Amino acid sequence: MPKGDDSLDVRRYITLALTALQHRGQESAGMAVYDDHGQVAHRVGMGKVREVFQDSGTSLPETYCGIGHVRYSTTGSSCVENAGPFVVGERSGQYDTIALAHNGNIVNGNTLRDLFPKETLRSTTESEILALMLLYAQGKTLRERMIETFPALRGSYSLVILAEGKLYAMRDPWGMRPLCIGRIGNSWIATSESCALDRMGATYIREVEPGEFITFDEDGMHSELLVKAQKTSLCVFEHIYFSDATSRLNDAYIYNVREALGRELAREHPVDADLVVPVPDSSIPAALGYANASGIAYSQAIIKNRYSDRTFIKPDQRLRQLEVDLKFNFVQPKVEGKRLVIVDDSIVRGNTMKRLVSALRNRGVKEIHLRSSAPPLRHPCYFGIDIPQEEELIAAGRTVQEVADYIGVDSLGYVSLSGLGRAIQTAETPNLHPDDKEALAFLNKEFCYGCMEKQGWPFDPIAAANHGAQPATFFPRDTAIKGQ
Ligand SMILES: O=P(O)(O)OC[C@H]1O[C@H](OP(=O)(O)OP(=O)(O)O)[C@H](O)[C@@H]1O
Ligand SMILES: NC(=O)CC[C@H](N)C(=O)O
Ligand code: SF4
Ligand SMILES: [Mg+2]
Repeated sequence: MPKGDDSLDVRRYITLALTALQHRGQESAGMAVYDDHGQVAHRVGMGKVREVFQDSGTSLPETYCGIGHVRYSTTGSSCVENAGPFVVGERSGQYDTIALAHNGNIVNGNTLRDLFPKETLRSTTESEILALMLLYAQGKTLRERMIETFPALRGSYSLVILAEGKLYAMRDPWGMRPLCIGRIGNSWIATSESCALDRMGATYIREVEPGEFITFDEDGMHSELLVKAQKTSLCVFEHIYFSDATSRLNDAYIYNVREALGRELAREHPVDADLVVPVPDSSIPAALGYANASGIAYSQAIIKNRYSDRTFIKPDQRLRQLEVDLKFNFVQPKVEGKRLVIVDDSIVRGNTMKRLVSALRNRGVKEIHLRSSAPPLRHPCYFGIDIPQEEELIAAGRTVQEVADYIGVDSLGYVSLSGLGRAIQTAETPNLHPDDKEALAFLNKEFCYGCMEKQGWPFDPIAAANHGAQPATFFPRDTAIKGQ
């Protein structure tokens, strides 16, 4: 989302950035830009960035500033009406148009939905509700409207917004979803992950702080800390699985964290075996870490079909299972008669493991020792990752041995919570040697890990779901509805 440099074709840069972020959402892609007159033009479509923006966005007007979004649905179904960015207020006249791209999940979205008459809503996402709240809040500037809006919000939101001819970025008070800033020439960029900056040839500057509100205009970047929660709660699953291995979060590179997780796993759950094998893609650095620490040879005995998608972020169970079936192939001599340590970053519904274990058994594997670089996932996520209700979670209500028996492996080991904390802490500061207590305290101070242990949530999401807002704060209802 560059701004301020005429030599850049912003539309092409946004397309590049969205391609780099494709692993965060595969369902739809969209872009919104200012045209010559300061009006917002936008286009969204179902599918991958390559499919939606075959023309690199050049059917949209040339522009100095724009935003883009790839969607992984966590609220509302996977359909074009729910594709971001959301543009609201185009027809209002008395309100500025707002275009908003949202990563996260507003826990009380359904309660806030009641602020708006059904017929005024075009989608079933809370991202649209958020855009409408900003549109109708009473303040004159977007900054004032944000100050009125955010106290009503419970949940995760990393936002980029077009309004008043400017670009804005904001991160929720807990910093649950990532958002960082970069520069290219005289232009500024705010993006979910630094891998998008790399793809654009931009320089990483820093993270947007939790609760920070940033304005980018012709005078540059202006930052303001609007709010700060008692503690930070960055989603630890970003480190484990969600983010790209080349990205950095604060001072830690994701790749290094995953490698350190593999070393922790080797220390906590050693085993005699012939080969260490990753479940591609996301667990590759962890498997390398395990192999290096254990001295067992590393092998890519399981090969991912290069055209297959991420399976976990597919919107329904049938699609997830179909994709797993298409995803893997095997190098027979590396499997047959071998004792394998299979490393995956996480075991959620068990779709991947159930299919993989039976495929490996069919190919004559001797022993399967499964190692997970996430601790057992026993609770749902309400904050933007589709970790479902407990009934669907393979580790919920089962002991580790019961999970091992259920999946059909010879042994199973999960990294501990303290091992997880230590892996991140030592990737950030390599000369630290935190003990278990210090590593747990670090995890608890900096991260959300609520899907692993309920006390890891920043607040109780079930209670927060009912948190409401004063309708009067957001709009004089009659005017707003007429306007829209
Ligand atoms: O237990 P499950 O419900 O199957 O979910 C966990 C699996 O899904 C993810 O991989 P995914 O295929 O999404 O992407 P990847 O190629 O980046 O590893 C994750 O890395 C695990 O392999
Ligand atoms: N992955 C996301 O950030 C999803 C945003 C929003 N909750 C949606 O479902 O569209
Ligand atoms: S509950 Fe788990 S997946 Fe959800 S935000 Fe917290 S750590 Fe991330
Ligand atoms: Mg995987």
